[in-house]
Amino acid sequence: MSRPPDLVGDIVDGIDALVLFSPSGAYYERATDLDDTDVVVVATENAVGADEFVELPLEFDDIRERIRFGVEGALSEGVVTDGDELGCAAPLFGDDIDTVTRTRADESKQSGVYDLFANSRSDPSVIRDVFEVVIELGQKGQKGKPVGALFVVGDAGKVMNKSRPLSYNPFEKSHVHVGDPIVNVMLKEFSRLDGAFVISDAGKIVSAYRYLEPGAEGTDIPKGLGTRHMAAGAITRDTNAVAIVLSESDGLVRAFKEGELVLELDPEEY
Ligand SMILES: Nc1ncnc2c1ncn2[C@@H]1O[C@H](COP(=O)(O)OP(=O)(O)OP(=O)(O)O)[C@@H](O)[C@H]1O
Ligand SMILES: [Mn+2]
Repeated sequence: MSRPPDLVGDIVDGIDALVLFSPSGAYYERATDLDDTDVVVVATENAVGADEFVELPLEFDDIRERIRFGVEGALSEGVVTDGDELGCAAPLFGDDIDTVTRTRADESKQSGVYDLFANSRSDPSVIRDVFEVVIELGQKGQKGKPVGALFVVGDAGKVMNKSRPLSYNPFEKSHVHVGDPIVNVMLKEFSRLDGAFVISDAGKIVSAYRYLEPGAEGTDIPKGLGTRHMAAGAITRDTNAVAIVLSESDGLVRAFKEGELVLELDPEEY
């Protein structure tokens, strides 16, 4: 059997830690037999019982997003250190690990995507459930037509104080939660009309059709985005909510926290 050329082996030469994305048990076992290399597992669940584990709240079908999330998670959880050289091994084309890349854990280059899930007021599963609705809405649109939507998640009392109703609130007396399949159908139906959905820390749908009136001062959103995105960014500066937005014009999903754009993804890749 021939050995891989040094040129390829150089990719992981001298790394401080090996970050495995959704490894099989056998793969993980072999990795932990390596001397001098820390092994970190990143996956939706810790099926291999890894000591150093970072939970993925979403599959992140875009591999760059997935690796970014894993590395930021590993840094935030203190399982790797700023400046560490990391070898990342992940499945790209199939279910088994087939791709190796190298990156450096860099505190100063964090996008904030891990922080969005792990350190928001609301439960990570609530944020994940909202992403799922928004991604599905982005894929299918409303009766095949592109649709926009804005979800403000967490710190709902304060968000309600900084907004006003555009229409009657269909969720006024209901106690329904995002993630419930029937509620997700309702959310998609109501997204035809203007305004934002407000969701509590625990995932309760507090209101639809809210017009947000945050102070936009100091909100720095990328050029070319309009009032929906401006309102989304600004409300997360004024409150401890996060905002998840589907753009009607470019079809992308964006998330804002503390006034900053922290994640941008294309629903078609999911
Ligand atoms: N302050 C606000 N609060 C809630 N919803 C808003 C607010 N401002 C705008 N919207 C919603 O965003 C919709 C689109 O507005 P606009 O085109 O300016 O935003 P945008 O950022 O360009 O979004 P898109 O990319 O979807 O076009 C409006 O029709 C309205 O439903
Ligand atoms: Mn627009």
